[in-house]
Amino acid sequence: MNSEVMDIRTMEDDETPETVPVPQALVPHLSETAILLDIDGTLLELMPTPREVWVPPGLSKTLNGLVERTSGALALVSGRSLNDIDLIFAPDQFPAVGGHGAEMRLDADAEAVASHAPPMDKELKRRLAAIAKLSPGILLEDKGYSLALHYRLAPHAEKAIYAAVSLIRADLPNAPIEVLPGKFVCEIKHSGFTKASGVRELMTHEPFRGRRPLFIGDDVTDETVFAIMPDMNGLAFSVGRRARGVNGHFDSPSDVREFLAHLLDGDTR
Ligand SMILES: O=P(O)(O)OC[C@H]1O[C@H](O[C@H]2O[C@H](CO)[C@@H](O)[C@H](O)[C@H]2O)[C@H](O)[C@@H](O)[C@@H]1O
Ligand SMILES: [Mg+2]
Repeated sequence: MNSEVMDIRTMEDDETPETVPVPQALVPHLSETAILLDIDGTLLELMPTPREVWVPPGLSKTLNGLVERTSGALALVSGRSLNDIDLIFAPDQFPAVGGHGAEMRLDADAEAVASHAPPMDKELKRRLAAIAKLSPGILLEDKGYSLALHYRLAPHAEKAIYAAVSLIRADLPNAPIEVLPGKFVCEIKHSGFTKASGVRELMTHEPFRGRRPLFIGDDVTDETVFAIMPDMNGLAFSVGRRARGVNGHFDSPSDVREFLAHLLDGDTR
């Protein structure tokens, strides 16, 4: 084991954080582990707009190494669409749960998409999209099955956006939709799926089935996955803040990347 393994703080005590050498607990078990990783704010630094994210040097090598060492049991678990995920990580294509559980792909074969949510009702999407006109700087992200209103460049518009979404929802009390708040983003999605439902489904398929999941995420939507990790004897880590029910947390995406590189370096099997 590498003696310089990275320490992360546990959630036990806010005031006097205990440090734990994470690889000591995990490295010997990569052959039994499924590595599940959120993207924005976890693997990659947050940027002013969704298109500006970039994959830092070395991450592709680390992820591909972990794919090999886990016999393929590494997946990205993201709010982004599968299409977007592939553009960001091109030419790599990893197994992935996309759109907060709306889509799932088990392997790099594009034909192997195991599930896909139905498209959002056109009229509903049209009404929601019109909210972007409330202020310059509000960006629309259309994922087909859901719509995200980004206001990182127009933070003053937050209340107006949520109020407008509420009015539309009040007109459609029976529509199977829900509002998912994220980091400077308000996403309106089908209520029938979550990141947790996607991860549960993923974990029933080879090569994930029977492995111990290790999930790292940073946002509200990731809390659904933190909550189900104990059911699978899994491990949960948050990024940037202490989240409820996690085993530990990282300060930043660069710490996560360093941890993953150490996992690979330290694995001897
Ligand atoms: O589940 P994730 O992989 O973390 O994806 C969550 C959302 O990430 C993207 O938006 C966020 O990141 C952008 C780039 O850093 C940032 O500009 C934006 O403010 C963030 O909300 C993505 O655009 C969304 O579709 C994802 O749901
Ligand atoms: Mg995230």
